[in-house]
Amino acid sequence: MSTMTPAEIVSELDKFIIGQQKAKKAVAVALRNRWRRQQVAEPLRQEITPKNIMMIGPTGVGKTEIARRLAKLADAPFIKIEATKFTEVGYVGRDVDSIVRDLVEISLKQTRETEMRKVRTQAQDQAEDRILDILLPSARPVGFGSQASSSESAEGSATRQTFRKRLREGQLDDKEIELDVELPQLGMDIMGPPGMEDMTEQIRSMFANLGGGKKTRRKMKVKEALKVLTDEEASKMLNDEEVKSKAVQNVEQNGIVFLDEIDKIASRSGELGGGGGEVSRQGVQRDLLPLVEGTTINTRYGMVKTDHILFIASGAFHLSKPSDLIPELQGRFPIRVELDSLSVQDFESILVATDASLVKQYQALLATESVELEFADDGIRRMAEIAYSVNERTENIGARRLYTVIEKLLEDVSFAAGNHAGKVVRIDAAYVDQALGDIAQSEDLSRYVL
Ligand SMILES: Nc1ncnc2c1ncn2[C@@H]1O[C@H](COP(=O)(O)OP(=O)(O)OP(=O)(O)O)[C@@H](O)[C@H]1O
Repeated sequence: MSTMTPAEIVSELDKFIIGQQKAKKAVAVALRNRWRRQQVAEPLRQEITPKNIMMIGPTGVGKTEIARRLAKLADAPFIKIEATKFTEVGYVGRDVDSIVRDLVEISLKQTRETEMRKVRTQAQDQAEDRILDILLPSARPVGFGSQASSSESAEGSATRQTFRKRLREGQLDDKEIELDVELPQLGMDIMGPPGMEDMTEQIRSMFANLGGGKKTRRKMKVKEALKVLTDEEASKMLNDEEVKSKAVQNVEQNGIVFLDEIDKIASRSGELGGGGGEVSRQGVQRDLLPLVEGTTINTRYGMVKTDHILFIASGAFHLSKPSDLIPELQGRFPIRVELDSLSVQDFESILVATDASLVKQYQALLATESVELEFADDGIRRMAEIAYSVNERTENIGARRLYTVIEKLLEDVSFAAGNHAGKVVRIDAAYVDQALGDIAQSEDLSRYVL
């Protein structure tokens, strides 16, 4: 569990998200409250439920990004779900409980990776041993029941030492060897009939147990073999039951569910009740309520209590208001934060100032082909202005517009990077105007191209 203070959390989020201080503060407090709750003694601890958050703001201004980065900081299992998914016409089958089931799957993968990292060094040693056994069948270390004489074994172990050194130095990387590797587990998903999720889960777990543990002989280079065998050895060292129970616990104590488009399942202001859509939207709210209030869901890995999962709902609320949600659900999202629309200046910062900004990404990509991209300040400004004005004139998709703008701008350089190798490509306002000016001027063109 993260022990960061709210100020530390906000400063971490600042590295990736421009502005939106109110939302950052709200999620930072929510995360800190989880830690605080853990410090409270039982039975009071059980009584403290998360203060779920509702983020209100237009599309593409960083709502999902804030939640996702928060989850990453806290190493928390995270899932994003569109609430409208459950209202789609003809949508039968997967119920809202599947949100929790999917979250547990995500948590399992995450927990497994964390646990694998812990045993990695030990697993690497074992993998090396297995490769040395293949490379030097006669120099196997003297083990239980071995008949080798002591002089033979001394000689063998010296050779083994030499080979181990060469292996570690990468000298044997390209040598081909043949080895037995475990077949991966069957990766199929089983769709069950609607309303029979529990039975489907049982069938899935029956199949999940098939196929594992079988071996097949494969040829590969030592370098790849080391990787495959390290994974195999690491996974042998893990206790599956322990991993499962940790994964479930992680969901219960740390899980974050991001419910997007919550506004679209609210009643539309002004719409007279009784329509089919209305019924279905209210139905989804009623279905979601127990999850948010706290219930127990049966999953493949055991029962999961949702009481302490943090829910972050998000929506633009253009056509409806939070007060159009059913009262019980409103009460479960007591923290409301509004996110601001992004300005030209924000766009400029998003392009250059974040840790993994778009500009840095493109510079790194093209540097691999010895092309140096240099962005002048006026070039950045012009890109931001174009993105902003296209958003205003066509559809406002927020910072997502920057992706299409920069992609189009660098289309030619990206395509012919080979011709620019060793050169500096300077992107200034004139360059941007020349590449994008015509498109940005024409509403029709920008609709299709940007
Ligand atoms: N304030 C911001 N700072 C940095 N990057 C941002 C910001 N706002 C948006 N972005 C970038 O734009 C993209 C879209 O943002 P995000 O997914 O957070 O949108 P959203 O507000 O959740 O909208 P929607 O509700 O439509 O999903 C992301 O890749 C994100 O990195």
